[in-house]
Amino acid sequence: MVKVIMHGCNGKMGQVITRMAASDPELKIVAGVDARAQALNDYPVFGDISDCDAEADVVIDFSNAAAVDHLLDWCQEKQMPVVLCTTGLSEEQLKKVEDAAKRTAVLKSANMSLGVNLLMKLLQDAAKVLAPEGFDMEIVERHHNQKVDAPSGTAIALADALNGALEEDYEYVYDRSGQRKKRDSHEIGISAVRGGTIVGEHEVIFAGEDEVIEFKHTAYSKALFAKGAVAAAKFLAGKGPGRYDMSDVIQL
Ligand SMILES: NC(=O)C1=CN([C@@H]2O[C@H](COP(=O)(O)OP(=O)(O)OC[C@H]3O[C@@H](n4cnc5c(N)ncnc54)[C@H](O)[C@@H]3O)[C@@H](O)[C@H]2O)C=CC1
Ligand SMILES: O=C(O)C1=N[C@H](C(=O)O)C[C@H](O)C1
Repeated sequence: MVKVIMHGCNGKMGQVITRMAASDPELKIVAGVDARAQALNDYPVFGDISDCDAEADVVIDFSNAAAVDHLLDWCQEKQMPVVLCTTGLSEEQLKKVEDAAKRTAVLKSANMSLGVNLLMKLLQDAAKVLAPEGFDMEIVERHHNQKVDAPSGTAIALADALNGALEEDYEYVYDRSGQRKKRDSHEIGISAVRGGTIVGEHEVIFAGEDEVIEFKHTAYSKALFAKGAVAAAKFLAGKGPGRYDMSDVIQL
């Protein structure tokens, strides 16, 4: 039985995972942490991770970028493995993730779904063929109107996957409104759409001369992220210090 602290337990993802865990005999949420006090759960909830005295094997985090520094400090100090799913982290915070992984197990992934993690692999093959042939690469992501970070962590991870497969470095361009010049060939455009209850869509467009190839992932519910996070928590429990990602959990 894997014992979990759910960080951000009263949020949208925290509640989907709470419901999923209730019918999983291999995993139990022993405590939750949330800045918002709400009696939603049948486990104890703390306002701050420092007050949490539950005995646990792993933390699952779906909270807010502003909460991540404190969480990483606590996980390092307790040598508590952490599945870090919160997006919108700054460069400084990304460095802190690497530092924390020297003292405890950290699995960070902007998208816990099988589909997006497979897509990253497929895109690398496509980019290796298409970018040297002059195809322009653009990413469009769409999310619900409650999302606070833009572009999505997944869009950045997809761009990083493209960049990582290519010989030369590509610059990310988020906004062309202030520009009066043609697109540079060595850029990856990233655009964000926000509206309604869209769970999450990511489109990667390779636009060449007289032909366009598009890859698209659509999430129809948040359950697919929860399923990935639960699998990641089971994988990470008991692991030593190190930096892990979903490719360690999912066979691709
Ligand atoms: N990696 C992935 O597959 C996915 C990542 N996400 C990311 O997860 C994060 C949360 O998403 P949602 O659940 O939709 O957001 P949400 O806003 O519904 O929930 C976040 C929860 O965190 C709580 N929180 C804020 N500050 C806190 C603190 N200092 N300590 C503890 N709890 C705190 C809030 O009170 C709230 O209940 C976002 O960054 C989102 O982008 C969301 C879905 C999938
Ligand atoms: O905030 C969300 O909802 C999501 N956030 C993640 C991201 O920023 O990539 C993953 C998913 O698309 C849903």
